This record gives sequence, C-alpha cells and structure tokens, in this order.
Amino acid sequence: MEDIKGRADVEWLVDDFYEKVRKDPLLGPIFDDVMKVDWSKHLPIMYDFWETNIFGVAKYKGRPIEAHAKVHDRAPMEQALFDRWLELFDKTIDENFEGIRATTLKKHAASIAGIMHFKVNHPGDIRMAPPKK
Ligand code: HEM
Repeated sequence: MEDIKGRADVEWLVDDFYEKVRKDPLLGPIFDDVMKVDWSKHLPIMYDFWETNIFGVAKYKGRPIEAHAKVHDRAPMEQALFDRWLELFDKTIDENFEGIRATTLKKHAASIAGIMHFKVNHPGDIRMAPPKK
C-alpha cells in the first residue's frame, strides 16, 4: 500500500468515506434525513478541507464549528457519533493507504473531532466567550 500522494487520493478517500457514512445506521440518517446534505456541494468542500489539512494548500475557508453547531441543534452530536465517525474514517484510510500522511490524517481527524465535540456541547462555555471589558 502507498501513502496519500495528492488531490486525487484525497478525493478518492473522501468519496469512499462518505459512502460508508451514508450506509451507517447511526450517521447516515443525520446526513441524508435530518440535514438533507447536498452531496454535490458537500463532497468538494470536504476535498478542499482535507487537502488543506494534509498538504497545506489554502483552499478550505469554511467554519466547521458553526456548521456542526447547526447539526447539533437538530441531532445532538454525542460521543458515540464521533466514535463511529472516527472508526469509519480510520477504516477507510487503513484499507487503502499507509505512510506518514495516512497516519497524520488519522491523528488530525481525532484531534479535530475532540475539539468539535467539546465546542458543540459547551457553546456557552466561559473559555470561549469574548473577553469582558
Ligand atoms: C458526529 C460526527 C459528525 C457528524 C454527524 C457530522 C455531520 C456533518 C454534516 C451534516 C455536515 C454538513 C452541514 C451542512 O452542509 O449543512 C458536515 C459538514 C462538515 N463536516 Fe462534519 N460531522 C461529523 C464530524 C466531523 C469531523 C470529526 C470533522 C473533521 C475532522 C468534520 C468535518 C466537516 C467539515 C469540514 C464540514 C464542512 C463545513 C463547511 O460547510 O465549511 N465533521 N458535517
């Protein structure tokens, strides 16, 4: 197996991952029934997100925490959902890629998932509020 080499591999990885997500009984309905995700828009955003993450190109310019706060309002994002998300993400990588980028991507995903879980579940947390004058 080889490492993730460029944009084409990222696109392949993202497509394969979301195929798994859509078939998953826990995650699939959140994307397709609750949020009614437009895949023709979502997938290219995710290609950019992961290409930016792993290759340092300045393509993704979104606000993922805000996007997920909207998801959380309608389908509470609990730890079990993040665990499943990461399980499928790691599986997609492990089945297809091997190397420093593959390993790093798994670590980045886990780290972002941890921050995201914290932030969507603690929206009013004092540590996130702007400083008081
Ligand atoms: C509980 C697990 C998760 C669920 C159910 C979930 C669900 C979703 C949904 C429904 C959207 C589309 C929002 C919309 O277009 O209306 C979305 C967008 C997105 N997700 Fe997730 N997500 C999860 C975890 C993650 C993780 C762990 C990451 C990153 C490591 C991630 C990265 C993103 C990004 C970058 C977007 C695009 C935001 C934008 O529009 O800029 N998600 N997610």
